[in-house]
Amino acid sequence: MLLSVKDLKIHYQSPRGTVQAVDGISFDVPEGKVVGVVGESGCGKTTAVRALTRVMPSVAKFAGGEVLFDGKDLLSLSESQMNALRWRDISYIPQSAMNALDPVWRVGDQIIEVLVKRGGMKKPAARTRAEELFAMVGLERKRLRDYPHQFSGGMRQRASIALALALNPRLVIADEPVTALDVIIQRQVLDTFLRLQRETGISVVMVTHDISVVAYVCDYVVVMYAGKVVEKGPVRDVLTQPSHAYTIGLYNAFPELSEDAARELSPIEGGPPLLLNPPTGCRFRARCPFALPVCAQEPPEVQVGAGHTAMCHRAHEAEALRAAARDPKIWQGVVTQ
Ligand SMILES: Nc1ncnc2c1ncn2[C@@H]1O[C@H](COP(=O)(O)OP(=O)(O)OP(=O)(O)O)[C@@H](O)[C@H]1O
Repeated sequence: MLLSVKDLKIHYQSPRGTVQAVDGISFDVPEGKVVGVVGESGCGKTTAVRALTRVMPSVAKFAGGEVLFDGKDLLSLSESQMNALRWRDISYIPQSAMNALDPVWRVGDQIIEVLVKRGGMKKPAARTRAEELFAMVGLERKRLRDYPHQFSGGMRQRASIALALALNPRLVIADEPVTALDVIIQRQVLDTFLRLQRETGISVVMVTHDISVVAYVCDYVVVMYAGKVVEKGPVRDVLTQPSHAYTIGLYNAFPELSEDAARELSPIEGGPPLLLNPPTGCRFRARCPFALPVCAQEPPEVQVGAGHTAMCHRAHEAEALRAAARDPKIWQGVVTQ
C-alpha cells in the first residue's frame, strides 16, 4: 500500500476550545489509484489531506495516529526529511490555483524554479521539461511567459497540475481541484488530469464535496462526516450500494457530471455539527431520516461488501433505506437539533 492513514486525529486550538476536525480516520491509497475524499464543507477533508503533506496552520495539532507512506510514518519524520519528500514524492494541488501560483512570477519561471531547486535540474533541461509539462496539460508553450492573471481559471488549474506533476511524484493530493471552474471546464480539466494519472501511474487523493466528481474520476471513495469516516470502499460499490444514510443522502443531492440524468434531487437539510463539541453516537443522526434511539450510541463499522464498510447501526438494512430514500419527502423536515 502506498499510503495508509491509521486512526489519524487532528485538533485545532481555537479561542472557544479544541476543534476535533479529524477524529480517528483510517483509509488506504493503493499504488496507481485515485481515492476521493468526499463530504460537505466543514467535515474535515482539507484538514485530513493537508496532514498528508504536513503543511498545517500552527494552531493545528496532531493528536494521534499514523500516516504511513511507503511504510514510513510521515508524522515522525523531521521537517527536513519531510521537505525532501515534498514535490518529489508527494505534491499538492490546492483548491484555488491562485494559491499554487505566485501572481508576480511568470508561470514558466515558477515551474522551472521547482525543477531546478527541488529536482536538481539544470536550467536548459528544466525549460524543456516545463514545455513538455505544458504540452501534457494542454497549454501552449508560449504561455509559459505569461503571468497567472493572464490565464483563465481552467488554464491556471492546468498550470498547477503541471507544477504538481513536474518531478514525477508518486502521490498527488488535489484539494477540490475543479470546484472553482464552470461545469464544462471542470470536465475538460478532469479529463486531462485522469489521462495523465493513467499515463504516469501516480496515486491521487482528491478532495471534493461533489459526489458526481467522485463517480467520474475515483477508484475508491472515503466519505467523511463531522471529522469521521462514515463509509469507504471501491467507488462503484459505494455509489451503487451506499450503506450509510449520509452517503445515500449525498448521492441524492447531486446531479451527474457524466450524464443528463433525470434523477430527482433532494438536499440533506441542515448542516454538519460544530466540531468543538461533537455529538455522541452517530454524528449524522440529527439530520438522518432513518435515525433510531440506538444511533445515540457509537456506531459499529459494518462490512457491507469486499473492502466496503459503513459506520452505521442500520447498514445491514441499507437496501431498504436506499429504496425509502428515493422519495424526496423523506428528507424534508428531519433536522432535530
Ligand atoms: N485554523 C483553524 N482553526 C480552527 N478551526 C479550524 C481551522 N481550520 C479549520 N477548522 C475547523 O475544522 C473543521 C474542518 O475544516 P476543514 O476545512 O478541514 O473541512 P472541509 O471538509 O475541508 O471543508 P471545506 O470544504 O469548507 O474546506 C471545521 O469545523 C473548521 O471550522
